[in-house]
Amino acid sequence: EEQEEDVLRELRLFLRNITERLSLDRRFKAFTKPVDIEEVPDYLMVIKKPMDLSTLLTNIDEHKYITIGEFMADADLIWKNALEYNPDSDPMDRNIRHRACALKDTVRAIIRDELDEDFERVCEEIRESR
Ligand SMILES: CC(=O)c1nc(NC(=O)[C@H]2CNCCN2)sc1-c1cc(O)cc(O)c1
Repeated sequence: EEQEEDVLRELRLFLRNITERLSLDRRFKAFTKPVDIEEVPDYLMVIKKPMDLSTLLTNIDEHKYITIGEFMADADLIWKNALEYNPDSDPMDRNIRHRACALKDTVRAIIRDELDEDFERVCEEIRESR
């Protein structure tokens, strides 16, 4: 009902705010757009579920996420994919891995500091009711 739509609208605003703040952070530039297959032609052979910050925003606008947990699962794909695709001692690999770990920690710190657990519980009740 209307109250549920109010809650989900507030969730989308919260998720857009997080995603836009991450997109502005220069450390995460490599994660802002889908990986360019011309640049890394073997990427889709290694990474089965690509994800990036612009795709997160599109998903939010398409009402894909009803809980924080669903958003986190896709946000986690970004840094997990980067660790998987960059396992070597190559300086480029190490650089991307550092940024991936920074992304992981930054998302978790924002959620811990800024998400009200009662709000998340209401979102999970809406998810269970559908
Ligand atoms: C996002 C990501 O995981 C990524 N990984 C890369 N790794 C490499 O190039 C390593 C792989 N091992 C051998 C030495 N090269 S480049 C790259 C990337 C960075 C961008 O700014 C845009 C983009 O589309 C992709």
